[in-house]
Amino acid sequence: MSIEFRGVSKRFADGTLAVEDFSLVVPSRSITVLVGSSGCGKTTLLRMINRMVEPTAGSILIDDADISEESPVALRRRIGYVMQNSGLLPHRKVIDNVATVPLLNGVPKKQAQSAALTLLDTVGLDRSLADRYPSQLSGGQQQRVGVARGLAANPNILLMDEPFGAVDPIVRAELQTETLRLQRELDKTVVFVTHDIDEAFLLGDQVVILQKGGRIAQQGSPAEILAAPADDFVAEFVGADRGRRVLSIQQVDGVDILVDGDGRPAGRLGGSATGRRITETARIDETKAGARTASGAPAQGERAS
Ligand SMILES: Nc1ncnc2c1ncn2[C@@H]1O[C@H](COP(=O)(O)OP(=O)(O)OP(=O)(O)O)[C@@H](O)[C@H]1O
Repeated sequence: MSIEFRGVSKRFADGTLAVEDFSLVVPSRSITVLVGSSGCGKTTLLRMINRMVEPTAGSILIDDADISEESPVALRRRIGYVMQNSGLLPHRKVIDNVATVPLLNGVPKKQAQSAALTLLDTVGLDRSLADRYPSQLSGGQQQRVGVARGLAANPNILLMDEPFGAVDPIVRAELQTETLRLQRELDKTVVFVTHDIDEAFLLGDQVVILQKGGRIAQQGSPAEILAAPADDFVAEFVGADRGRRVLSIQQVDGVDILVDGDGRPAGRLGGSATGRRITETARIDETKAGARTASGAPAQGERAS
């Protein structure tokens, strides 16, 4: 399912203009990442997709249908939402947290619980955790439950708001890889919010770099942005000017991942749900210090093992 923002603005009651005249097409069955620093309007944009926040101007369409004509409750039940700190209900067991939305949708309890167990498998959690309460899980496990809950109604669209912001870097890397695997397996349209450009490049088929007011500084594939940052702001944001983009390729779970000189994920090659395969040729520059920096994805011949 594709999502389209058409000239969307949001002014909150206190006068704050969080988003101004924002237009974007989120292609079906791929991951679009909204990335930008704090307060630039990412969460507001995400929440307008499921009508948790109502735009003050413009429209949002899902598969060409204006969402303002659909009831917010019905919309929210068919769009998965995963938030930071998992948003789990503390007094409900894991299995009941996962089954919440299907139960609200009228699925019989036994069926919803059996589906919830299958979802624990899907997100890589042992079924023995089903009867625990959220506080009895690690942060990473809680986030996985949050993802399982977001997927429970089998939505075509999954909104993820800084879902891995609160976990340590190692668990975070695991969860990022799992997200890529899930996207390949389940073929959802994912809109992912983060302030971390490395996470954005790793996960995004389309990356949208935002400035205050939801202004788009640049949008494109990770390779396109790395190859040609639109301006100094983008260049600084992606680190291109700091010479830290020494790119090489590592294989993770069958996916070619671009990693930078510090070993951090910097993007993804091929294997996306849209079948996109990045073939742009990298321009490998020699910096004054002698370090190699790439301003784009390495060419085929540059592939490291
Ligand atoms: N309910 C609200 N009332 C008034 N202003 C709000 C409200 N919610 C958000 N804002 C303001 O709108 C702007 C955008 O907020 P938003 O939460 O969308 O940013 P963000 O990019 O997601 O930030 P962060 O990364 O810190 O979560 C900010 O200036 C914020 O203070």
